[in-house]
Amino acid sequence: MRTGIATVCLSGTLKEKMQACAIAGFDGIEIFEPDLVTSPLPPEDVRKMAADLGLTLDLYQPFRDFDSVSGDLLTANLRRAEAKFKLMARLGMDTILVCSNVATASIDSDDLRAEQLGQLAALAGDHGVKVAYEALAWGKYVSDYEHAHKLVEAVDHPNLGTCLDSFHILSRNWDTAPIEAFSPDKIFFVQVADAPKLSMDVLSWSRHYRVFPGEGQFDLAKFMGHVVRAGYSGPVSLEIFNDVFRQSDVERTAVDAMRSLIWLEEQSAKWLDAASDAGTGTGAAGTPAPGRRRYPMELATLPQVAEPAGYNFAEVRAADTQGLETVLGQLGFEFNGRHRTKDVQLWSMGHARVIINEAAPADGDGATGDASPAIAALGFDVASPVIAAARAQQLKAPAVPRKSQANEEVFQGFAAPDSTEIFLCQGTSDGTAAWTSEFGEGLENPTAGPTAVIDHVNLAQPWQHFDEAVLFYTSALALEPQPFAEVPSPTGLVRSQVMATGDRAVRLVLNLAPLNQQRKTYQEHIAFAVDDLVATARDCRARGLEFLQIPANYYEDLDARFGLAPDFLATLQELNLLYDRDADGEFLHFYTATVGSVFFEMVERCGAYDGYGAPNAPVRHAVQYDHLQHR
Ligand SMILES: O=C(O)c1ccc(O)c(O)c1
Ligand SMILES: [Mg+2]
Repeated sequence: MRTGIATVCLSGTLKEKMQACAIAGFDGIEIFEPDLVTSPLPPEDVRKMAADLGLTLDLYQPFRDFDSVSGDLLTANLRRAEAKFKLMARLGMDTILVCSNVATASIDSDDLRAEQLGQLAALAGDHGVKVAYEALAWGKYVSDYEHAHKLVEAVDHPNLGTCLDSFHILSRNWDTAPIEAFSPDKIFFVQVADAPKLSMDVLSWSRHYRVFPGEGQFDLAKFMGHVVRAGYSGPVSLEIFNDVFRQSDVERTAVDAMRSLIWLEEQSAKWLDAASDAGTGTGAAGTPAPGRRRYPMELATLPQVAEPAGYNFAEVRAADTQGLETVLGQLGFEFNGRHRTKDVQLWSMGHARVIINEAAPADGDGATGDASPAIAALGFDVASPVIAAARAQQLKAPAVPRKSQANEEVFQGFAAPDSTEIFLCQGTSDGTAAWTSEFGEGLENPTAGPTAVIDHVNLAQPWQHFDEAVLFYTSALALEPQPFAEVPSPTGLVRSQVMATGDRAVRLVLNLAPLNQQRKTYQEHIAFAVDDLVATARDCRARGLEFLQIPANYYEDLDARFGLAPDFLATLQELNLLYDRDADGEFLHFYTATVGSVFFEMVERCGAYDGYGAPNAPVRHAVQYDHLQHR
């Protein structure tokens, strides 16, 4: 698959954008006209720079408001087009995107449109230019890609074809199957964009909320499957208008973009395989099984991984470990000793393992950038750490070296977008971990919570890396994004995105947290699941644990909502427990006070309850905020 990206996706000057695209590994780019117009570089220099960087210049865009106009305007539009065709010759470009008229269309006639597009195609032919006509979802008369393609067919000129843009098609819920019937010679260009499903006018949605494939909710694998089956083999190019990407670090965004295409390529091949297995297609892409037909567009595959089987460990880093040690002990964790060569401690409760890393973080490392306790790493049980690491590497995840001595288990690791280190561990069927023997005297039999596990981990995401993180965990770790929620807090709405495995053995919650202005830290937490939360809470209290104090108003509201038995309600209040219930079951949980930027949660899931006590989250945020104010 030939990869491309429009310069409008990125921040910086045209030169910076082009360099970042080359570094990220793109084959080619679309030049967004304002990027050229505002550039000090003469077109000839842009052409040379692209050649030097190994980038093809695939599409000049956009040419607006051409069709459906009166005669005077048509003359002016053809003159404007010819100027652009001449410019493209200097750039060494041969394809221009013409989008359906939004602003100046005044005559709604397909015959007239075909006539005018025919004149444009003839002029383009004289200049050796191909015109790719794209239906904007908000085009005045042409807003449907099939309509645009009918016009292209009616004109029937070798210099006029269709540009398919997944956003304009999927935002309007148009069926993508008819693409398969398009002649591949008439598909001149393909743009891909994902988006969250929002209800707003489609222009605002398109101009501000597009995201890279895998970061939104469109079925892009199906869209691409139909494109591939049509026989298209040109560039698949990202065109993402997004307010955040346009102001983020250009090289980093370009890598995020590239990852999205690598992932989409794989997903498209999988869609084709599944569709052909289901008998709805004629073959598969990528490396086809014997006898299966190849398509003109070859789709590369990635090392295949199943979703992780569970958390192997969570690692918290702190220069001063005292506070952490105290809380873990009070929660019922056992200290299992120090590592024989590294400055780390192991604490465990049942199968929940927490490593305390005594190495102070490098300046600017981690979510906090300071030496107070912070979640530094997560270990996941995977079937094959090597295969999973190879996949992550091919998805451009930065590898993190982990020093180890002979006879020690080597973890393959890579850095998540928020710089949390992700380690791939060899899982065992009984939930134990071989590496624990590298600590102290080895594991004593835990007395507390023998069945405890890590239930979920909640990581605060810097706002500019949130979408990137969703794609990262989706593509590299095979977690599935769940519908996101928004939780009110005193410092703003907290966007909360659960990433989980199908069996919920791994639940990772990404919070787009407003930065606390006073303490300049994000709060993150690790939650442990136990069988009997009330008994656990009593034990923790007996050991002196400082609970997050829940206001009495909360319990009054709880009673109003659920009509709980008075004894039970009194127990909840006495122990600062939070409660939730839905059609699937019940949820009890409590939080500890915060140490550095980390706190802990204990949960009990009853029945098939699958949530996180979301209705209680605003209470937690408000109490934690209050605490910080008065600390
Ligand atoms: O928002 C726009 O105007 C616009 C322009 C060109 C495109 O290819 C597109 O998809 C949208
Ligand atoms: Mg487009």
